[in-house]
Amino acid sequence: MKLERIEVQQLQMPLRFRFETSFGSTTIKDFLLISVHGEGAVGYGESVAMPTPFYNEETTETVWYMMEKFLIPKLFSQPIETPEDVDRLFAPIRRNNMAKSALEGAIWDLYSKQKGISLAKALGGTRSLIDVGISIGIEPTVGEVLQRVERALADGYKKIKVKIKPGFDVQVIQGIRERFGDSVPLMADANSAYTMEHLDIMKELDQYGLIMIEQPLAHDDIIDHAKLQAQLKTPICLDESIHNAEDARKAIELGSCGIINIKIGRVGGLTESKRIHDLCESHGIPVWCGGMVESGVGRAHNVAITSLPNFTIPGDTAASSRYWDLDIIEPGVELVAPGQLAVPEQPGIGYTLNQQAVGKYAVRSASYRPAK
Ligand SMILES: O=C(O)CCC(=O)C1=CC=C[C@@H](O)[C@@H]1C(=O)O
Ligand SMILES: [Mg+2]
Repeated sequence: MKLERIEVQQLQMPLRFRFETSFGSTTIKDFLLISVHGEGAVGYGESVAMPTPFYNEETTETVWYMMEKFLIPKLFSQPIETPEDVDRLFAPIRRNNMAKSALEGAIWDLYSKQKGISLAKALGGTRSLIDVGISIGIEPTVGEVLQRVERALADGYKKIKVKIKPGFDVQVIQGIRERFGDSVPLMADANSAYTMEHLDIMKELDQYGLIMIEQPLAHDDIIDHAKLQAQLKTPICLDESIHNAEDARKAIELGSCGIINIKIGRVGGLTESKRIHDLCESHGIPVWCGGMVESGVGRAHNVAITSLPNFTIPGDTAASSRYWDLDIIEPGVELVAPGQLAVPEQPGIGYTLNQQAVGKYAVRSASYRPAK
């Protein structure tokens, strides 16, 4: 694969709603879009790092810095035949997974375009339709969460995830169960807002038939999660604690979780996502694709990875139109049936970049070329 030019653009896209979690809230999606040009094709990737280091340690700025100083020079330093070469090339650099993933994802897209196959196919995907769920943030009142749940159920979303935090937890779940019944596929995501001191709350949540409780304890923990899991019938799902397949192996061995949320950016790219997927499959641990409020580019990558066979639980990849008045891809990622997305068959991510929309949201850009 000949890489001729890499473009990094910082985009700021207004969200259609305020998204609040236990660690903060946002109305503007501030992120980096990567375009890798080679042999007449362009591959696209998205950095899912946020402007602030509260979900993980990376930010829009650290991602840019790591790309410019280390990752892009490495990409230009030696020939690349496949996206797996990129994974090997980046391996000596510690962490900075979202920065690595944005570039690696763009190369996967470029690679599959050059081969004339869909990204899903290049990754080994087997599904042409995927079931998806929706992630509902913390709202000022339980009543407002219930309104959002009602709309999501009307759209047919196959899993309802609600964000919880101490003081806004059992009453939300109880409210949803009372209003919509026990058969709604429901889960809660705590984004590390609890400790073992909150065991009584976890035990209360355990009574509501949740599909899972996501990342209740510390972002860097798998020990207490194992202790907690032993006391709950509801499976624990790990998100923040898993950065690679080795973390997943240790968590599975310890019994820290029954389910793993794979976020491509958090684990450093599609190659590592596949590794975690395969490892979990061999241990009978189901996985699902988490969301990071992606623009259409990241969303398209999520759709492609979700087509792999062990993504048996609907992920957080809701439709573009839920988030954006105008997405940066055409067409947007939209439901083709209640709660279902189609996996594109066209080469690469299978969506075209809307350059006008990119121009509208871009606030900064830079171009990098290999030294002659
Ligand atoms: O709609 C989406 O893209 C999912 C959003 C979502 O749940 C999350 C986005 C970003 C950080 C976290 O709050 C979170 C999650 O932890 O899964
Ligand atoms: Mg989460």
